[in-house]
Amino acid sequence: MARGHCNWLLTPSAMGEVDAAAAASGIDSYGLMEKAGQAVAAAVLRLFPGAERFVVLCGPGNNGGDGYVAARALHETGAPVALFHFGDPATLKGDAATARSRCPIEGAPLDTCRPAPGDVIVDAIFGAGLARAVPPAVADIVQRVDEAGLPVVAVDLPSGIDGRTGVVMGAAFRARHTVTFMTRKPGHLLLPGRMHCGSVETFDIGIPFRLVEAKGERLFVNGPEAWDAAMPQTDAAAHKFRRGHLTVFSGGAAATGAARLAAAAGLRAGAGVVTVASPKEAVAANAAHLTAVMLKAVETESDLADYLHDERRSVFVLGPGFGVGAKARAFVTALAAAGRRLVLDADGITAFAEDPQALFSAFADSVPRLVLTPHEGEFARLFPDLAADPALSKVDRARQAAARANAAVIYKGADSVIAAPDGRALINGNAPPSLATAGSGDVLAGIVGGLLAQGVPAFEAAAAGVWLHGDAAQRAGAGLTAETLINHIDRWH
Ligand SMILES: NC(=O)C1=CN([C@@H]2O[C@H](COP(=O)(O)OP(=O)(O)OC[C@H]3O[C@@H](n4cnc5c(N)ncnc54)[C@H](O)[C@@H]3O)[C@@H](O)[C@H]2O)[C@@H](O)CC1
Ligand SMILES: [K+]
Repeated sequence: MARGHCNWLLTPSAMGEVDAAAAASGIDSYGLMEKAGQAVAAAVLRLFPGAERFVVLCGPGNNGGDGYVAARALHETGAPVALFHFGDPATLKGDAATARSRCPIEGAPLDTCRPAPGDVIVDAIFGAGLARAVPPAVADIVQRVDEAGLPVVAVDLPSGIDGRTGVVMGAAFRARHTVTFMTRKPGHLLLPGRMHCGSVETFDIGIPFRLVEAKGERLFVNGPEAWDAAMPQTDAAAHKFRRGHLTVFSGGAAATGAARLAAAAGLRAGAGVVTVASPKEAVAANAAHLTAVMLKAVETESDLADYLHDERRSVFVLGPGFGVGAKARAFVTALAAAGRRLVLDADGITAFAEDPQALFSAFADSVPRLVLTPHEGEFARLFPDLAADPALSKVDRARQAAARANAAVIYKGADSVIAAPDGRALINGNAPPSLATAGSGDVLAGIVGGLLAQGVPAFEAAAAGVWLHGDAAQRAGAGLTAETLINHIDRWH
């Protein structure tokens, strides 16, 4: 794999187009299948040298073709191999038919397969071409292999996982390892697909990368390649206001902690100045806990108008602990009208559930300066039609939401998707499960605010924020709390 390409993602249909383009350019398509199957055999032997039997399950398309190559390659090493086919192998076409004709092992129908202890399963039933829920015979073998607890190595994708959406189509193998080709597919990262893949290996079968790039869909795994160039450069002499001013709105006296978490995270992420803007009744509670972060009473819309007279107060986080209601809507509208940049999180999102269009209109007419950070429930409040459409993947949903809101959208979860109004999208993969803890979302909103304050554009700030959040969580370890998470946020560069 060429350097810098390992974060590329292609949907199965785009990969199919790449395949076709490779064949059209004169590349021998059977040669690609041969390399794919050989790579699978090599992975299986490397991971399970002590297997008593390799059980190769072959489907009716080219995924099955890879399986026939792998079965032959395993057999040629002298290993015991059993082969089972789904569908009538006599109806195989093209490269898959060639692969079968070169495989010396007599296969048997899938429903006669009886997995036994010591078996290692090679799953080559369906890959990129899975088009609907798996048939009963496949659901049945998935269940039997699962119950027997046997290790599975999946070819391209675990059969039953939709490579575009990550959705389980009826039933799907839980692989220990998956060997895919050229690039990963969204279903390797999106849940629940990711949980079915085990470790994922991307093998270069020799398609020139320019053909992959030509079919690229502006979809990548989130990582520094996606946003490094937009990040602030460290300059020890930089005046603190040049590193930007972030303001985080606090909730009332009983709900101040969330804003302080966001503020502290924004400071760690490199904002020059951070202020908590607090209702009067909560000033004392906030004052008791803030040191490096400044504090200012901002109670009413008129207070906010006064506060906005200082143009340096350019970036805001509104939502954590703020409360859902007319005040949130009025503040957001005022910030939008004043040309400010905003991370809208939690209660700030829910406040617009009755009239999302009011939010979208307020930020419609500019370079994106809104970052929305919905989890699944909040996403459904702002974008009910997108959330309810079963044909859309999480990437599709985030992209359409970003375009509608003219915002960078962080559609949160263990598989957070970050999308821009212009169609760029990233799937995040570095968040450990420990990150699902109280206050974690407040910290994320603060990091993104801190990056916006330093002049990072909305999409890059959102993407870098999600990645730095996951990175901090990895270093904070299993018992992390929102407070310890903040202490592990690294300034970039
Ligand atoms: N560049 C690449 O990525 C390459 C891909 N290859 C392999 O080719 C695969 C894609 O091949 P195909 O497009 O033939 O797709 P698949 O082999 O994944 O499946 C397609 C076949 O399954 C049938 N099918 C789909 N869903 C079904 C369901 N629910 N129940 C019953 N039948 C169903 C279809 O009618 C078709 O016959 C990849 O996953 C990969 O393993 C390799 O051969 C090498 C080159
Ligand atoms: K498969």
